[in-house]
Amino acid sequence: MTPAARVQASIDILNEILAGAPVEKALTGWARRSRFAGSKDRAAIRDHVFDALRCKRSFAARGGAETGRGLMIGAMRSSGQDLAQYFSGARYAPTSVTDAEKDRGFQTEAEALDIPDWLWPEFKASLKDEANAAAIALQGRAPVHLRVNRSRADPVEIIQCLSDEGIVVQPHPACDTALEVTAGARKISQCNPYLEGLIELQDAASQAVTAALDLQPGMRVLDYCAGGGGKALALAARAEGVQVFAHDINPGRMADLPARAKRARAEISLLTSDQVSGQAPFDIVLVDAPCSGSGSWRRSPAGKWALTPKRLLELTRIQAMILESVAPLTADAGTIAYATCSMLSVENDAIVDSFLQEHSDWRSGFRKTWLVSHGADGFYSAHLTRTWIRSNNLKEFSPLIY
Ligand SMILES: C[S@@+](CC[C@H](N)C(=O)[O-])C[C@H]1O[C@@H](n2cnc3c(N)ncnc32)[C@H](O)[C@@H]1O
Repeated sequence: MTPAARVQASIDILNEILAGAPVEKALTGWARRSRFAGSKDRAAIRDHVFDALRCKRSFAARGGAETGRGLMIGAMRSSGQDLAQYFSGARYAPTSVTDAEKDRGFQTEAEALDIPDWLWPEFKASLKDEANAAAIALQGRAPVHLRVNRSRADPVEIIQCLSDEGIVVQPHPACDTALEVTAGARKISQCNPYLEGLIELQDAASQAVTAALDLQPGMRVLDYCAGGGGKALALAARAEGVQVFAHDINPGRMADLPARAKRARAEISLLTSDQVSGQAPFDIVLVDAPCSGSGSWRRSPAGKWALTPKRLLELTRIQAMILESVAPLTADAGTIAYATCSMLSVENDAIVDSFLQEHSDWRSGFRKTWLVSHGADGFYSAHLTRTWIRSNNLKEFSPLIY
């Protein structure tokens, strides 16, 4: 396909998405109908579509309309490309740009930064001096990060093995298991270290959330919102003699976890909601809570535009409710590690502070926000520890002496 034909294909796919089709469905549907397209065409079109979705507001302003065509005109103008080269009217290319398709400029700061107007005050209040940098980071592509399975591999050796297969990586400062891929990312799923379970695709900040936990042999650790199990696998790879359990309210989300654990040679026990309390207490309960995903909107840009004030409020209620339900599962002097892939205070410190206000027998220690403008996804984590231990009579409580 010519570069211009790829732009036309992106316009068609974006129109489907703007009409309500899920992003992946629109992309795979187009690929199925377009057998002539090669893998490079599909990758280039995917990049166009995701770039346009990340910058939907600003591209629409610069392209004169919130349509597939408007977004692609805005994309070309924003990156300083020669519009006539793509919008040429040649066979399979989009028709020439008309005088009506003007760059109308930005009306608000939020529009220029691709954040919904209603969210911008909350975003600024949460991120303060970093708000603009974080919004700009969310307009760009996410880096590709790998986690080295340190129970089986050494990062220095992995860097060499990957290099032998044409994949260039460098250590990431977020934690000692994290590598950033700088070339050859598309080869990862077929390379030997990946097939042998020595590396996993995982964002560096997501790795740092589990790396911040003080795991000791003999501990029982529950990943309560395990989803695909990325964090459960990272926990299992970190310390020998730690028993890792995984639970999700939607067990279907953990469907791939047994195969991933087998590949990593990790032992993870899957628990249904009915089984969790029977296995309690746990020394650490990791709550990687459902959230707005504001820290990972580069990867899932549709989420940025789908979020509403009502949904954000609903999410904060779910987060608070999940913290309530895991407190009784945690051992005396055990830890709840609350985490979100969000940078919004309402989903982070506000949830933790409100839990602490309601539960005088808990206190918080470690708290950290990873910002998307610092080279990984945006993340938050806080460790909550019970400060009272139950005596033999479960109704009596006695303070833990520090
Ligand atoms: C942010 S995702 C987890 C991602 C996962 N930890 C990872 O690293 O790949 C949140 C998960 O929480 C689950 N969830 C939502 N409400 C829940 C609840 N009340 N109890 C347990 N899990 C819940 C969702 O099904 C979803 O899989």
